[in-house]
Amino acid sequence: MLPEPTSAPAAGPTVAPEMVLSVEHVSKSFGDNHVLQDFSLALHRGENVVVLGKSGSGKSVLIKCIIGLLPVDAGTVRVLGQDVSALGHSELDLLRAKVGFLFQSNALYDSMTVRENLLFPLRRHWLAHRRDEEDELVGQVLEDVGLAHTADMMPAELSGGMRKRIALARTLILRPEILLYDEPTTGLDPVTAREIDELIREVQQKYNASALIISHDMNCVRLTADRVALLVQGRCYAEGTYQQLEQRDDPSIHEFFA
Ligand SMILES: Nc1ncnc2c1ncn2[C@@H]1O[C@H](COP(=O)(O)OP(=O)(O)OP(=O)(O)O)[C@@H](O)[C@H]1O
Repeated sequence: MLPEPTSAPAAGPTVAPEMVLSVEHVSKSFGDNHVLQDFSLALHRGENVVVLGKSGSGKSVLIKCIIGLLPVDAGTVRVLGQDVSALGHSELDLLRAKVGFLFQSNALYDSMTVRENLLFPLRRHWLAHRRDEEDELVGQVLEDVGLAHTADMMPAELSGGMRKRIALARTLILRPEILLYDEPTTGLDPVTAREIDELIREVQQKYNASALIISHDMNCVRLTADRVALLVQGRCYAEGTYQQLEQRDDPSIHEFFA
């Protein structure tokens, strides 16, 4: 007979979570406007990180540096192991296919049906599929965002929340490893905003995707973030879970949670 264990079994070797995106000591200025100053942040596989900052603090600039739309003045941005500033045009294009970007505006093509909008990224990246495969992909992403019946509708027939879902579906069709959300709940009523927050969580689980979310909607932060990074005066001023930061006495942190 085996002896009863007397203590908890020794823990196995801890495996560090895989980093999918890192911003390392990045600075970015426009003339005398020093927007990012030695800013650092890491995103791990399967994790949702919200960057919280006041209006004009540099959140959009940060996202643009991450996807290579703006060159950094100093520091390094690594996405899926690649140094973004070292990539040429076509390599950057390939990398962007693995990084879904949900714009604040949703940017749907009004003259195309939902189905055509969803197929656009496949065509843009020259990913050819048979008609039945396309139907399956479209059906799958529409189901994932809870809008299975909308393939033949025009964007003008959709509500703001539905447009946001379709924009997300269009990003998901490429099965991105990382999602970048730019103010995903801005302009939505509180109920619809909450549905989008829940959808962000569902996508995280279903696609095992990592997400960097920029927001100043505290409900969105609370509902979607595994970790929050505070962008203050160009730096990552503080990091932690929503609850950890909420309990800090520091006035610069507290003002976000007041
Ligand atoms: N291309 C540019 N040229 C010059 N200045 C810029 C440029 N892009 C952004 N800025 C400046 O960088 C600063 C940060 O802007 P950014 O749009 O990143 O703020 P934000 O945190 O996203 O704000 P909001 O929450 O209001 O969208 C602002 O002072 C803005 O004027």
